[in-house]
Amino acid sequence: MTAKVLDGKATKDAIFAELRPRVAALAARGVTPGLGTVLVGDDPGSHAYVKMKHADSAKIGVNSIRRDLPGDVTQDKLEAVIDELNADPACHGYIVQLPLPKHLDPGRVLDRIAPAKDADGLAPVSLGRLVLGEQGALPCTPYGIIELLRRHDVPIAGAQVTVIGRGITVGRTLGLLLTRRSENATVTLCHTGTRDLAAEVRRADIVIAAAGVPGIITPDMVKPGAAVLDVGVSHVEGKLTGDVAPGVAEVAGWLSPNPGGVGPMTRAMLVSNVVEAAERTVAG
Ligand SMILES: Nc1nc2c(c(=O)[nH]1)N[C@@H](CN(C=O)c1ccc(C(=O)N[C@@H](CCC(=O)O)C(=O)O)cc1)CN2
Repeated sequence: MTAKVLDGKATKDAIFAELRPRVAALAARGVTPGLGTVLVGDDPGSHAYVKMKHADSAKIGVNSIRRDLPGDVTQDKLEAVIDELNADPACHGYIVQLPLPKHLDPGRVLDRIAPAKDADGLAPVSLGRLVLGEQGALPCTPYGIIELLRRHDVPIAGAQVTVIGRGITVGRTLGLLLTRRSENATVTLCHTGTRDLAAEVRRADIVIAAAGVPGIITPDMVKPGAAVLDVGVSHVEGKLTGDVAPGVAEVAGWLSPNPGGVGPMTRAMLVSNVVEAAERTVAG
């Protein structure tokens, strides 16, 4: 078997094609959606991600508001920037790029984001809404994973899904999304305390690998025909390396490349969240 490719770049382009008329409809009402980013320090990966987010926004006519702060910024100064974006009517949604330097408290920062402007869906109010099944911005990577599966007709309802990684940006929130009534999947969330990872992966119809351990998912662990999504990001000898080992494409039914799979989908859903936030400001 050679797996079908879950192409995140092409799917992002399809989502952007759907967003463009919505942005035009907003423009007709005098509104240009604005995406804000708050970036602290000089981590090259974070800089690259933020740059890509603004390049994506420009492609569909979303304005960029960038706040780049030095790595030694104080908690108070960072929170003042959050307050400024909360008050800025041109900024419909914004994100604080994670991770933050160690001396800063990410919980306090996320808690300060106005819920209506939480474009990442990672602030406590948004996470609470997700748990309660209420409307709100969805975290971009899990949201992107579900869109990638849905748009490639990978069956989700009733599927056995094994998620590896319990971080808030991917694994834990993905578990919440997939177990909603609208998705109806059965989820096993694996982590460093999981006794037999191979067994948990072997029985899965869908495997989401977000461990950040290069090549942790090997071909012998994958059920033939399963969908395997590689979300892991590691750098081996300077090269981006995912969690999925070579040879899995020969066993899986679907496979997301890395790069080019879930990463672009994360960016697509961020822009989508911002357009939706802008639409909410003119609704009613
Ligand atoms: N505030 C947030 N911080 C972080 C998030 C997040 O969702 N919100 N997720 C990750 C990083 N991330 C978004 O910020 C992200 C990661 C990767 C990509 C991406 O498109 N990757 C490309 C490859 C790029 C490369 O070559 O390095 C791909 O997969 O094709 C986008 C966004 C942690 N922080």
